[in-house]
Amino acid sequence: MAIIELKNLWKEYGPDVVLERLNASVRTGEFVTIVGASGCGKTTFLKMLLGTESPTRGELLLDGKPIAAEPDETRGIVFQRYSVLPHLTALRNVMLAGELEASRFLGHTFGRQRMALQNEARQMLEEVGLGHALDKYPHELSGGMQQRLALAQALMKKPRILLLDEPFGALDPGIRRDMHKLVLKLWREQQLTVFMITHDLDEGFYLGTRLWVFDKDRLDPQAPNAYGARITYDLPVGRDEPQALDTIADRVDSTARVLND
Ligand SMILES: Nc1ncnc2c1ncn2[C@@H]1O[C@H](COP(=O)(O)OP(=O)(O)OP(=O)(O)O)[C@@H](O)[C@H]1O
Repeated sequence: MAIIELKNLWKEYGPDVVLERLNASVRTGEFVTIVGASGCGKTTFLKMLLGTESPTRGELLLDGKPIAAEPDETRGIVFQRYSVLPHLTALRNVMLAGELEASRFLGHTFGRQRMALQNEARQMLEEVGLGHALDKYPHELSGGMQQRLALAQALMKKPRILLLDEPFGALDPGIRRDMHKLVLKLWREQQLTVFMITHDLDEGFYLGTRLWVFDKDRLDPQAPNAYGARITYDLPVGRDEPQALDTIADRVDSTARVLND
């Protein structure tokens, strides 16, 4: 059964159409990578999956029901930067994610519950390769380590769906490769369904089981926001497809030129 369904989904801000007529169905365990020109609505789509933005038309369904209009523990998110709190250690950052969940009714966690949470947070940090950095503050961590921390934080809530908004965009190539290995390991071990935005088509082809291209199939250069982006390619990937990669890169570049003129 589909975990996520898009049924004639639209998102508009006033007269600006960001996304239009999106239709797709995603099964549990798929790894969907999303590419597209800057400004064509990728983050907006992720925000709708998270629940901080709502569709203006159509439906976005999770397990057949409209996604709640606020984030909950079924979805975890990692942004390109700044997902972690600077004044808390790595361990406290990860515990906090669990605390917010556990203390919904009480406001605090105590005694045994707190110990359990601490152990869980420790394990999660080990899992992402930060077992040696529990007491470090974010400014003491490298960019790659901060993103490992953000992943641990997102996964502490045991989400079924992991949303990644260009999580490795700011990292050096070597560190990126390590992060790719980590995210693939977590995806498999935790049986996650992943939606990941990337500006790097190669990354999209390599990491995903399915690649979506967000692009405007109607584009008025005089009024770039008159029409929204759609899913113009929906491809099974995970293998080398240089020709498709080139065609997509050309399309995305020409839309980017119009949008960013
Ligand atoms: N809250 C908002 N109010 C009005 N317009 C918005 C709002 N949020 C986003 N937009 C507009 O929606 C469009 C899509 O933005 P979005 O951030 O989703 O694009 P994107 O594809 O993720 O871009 P990038 O790759 O640069 O991150 C942009 O034109 C943006 O200005």
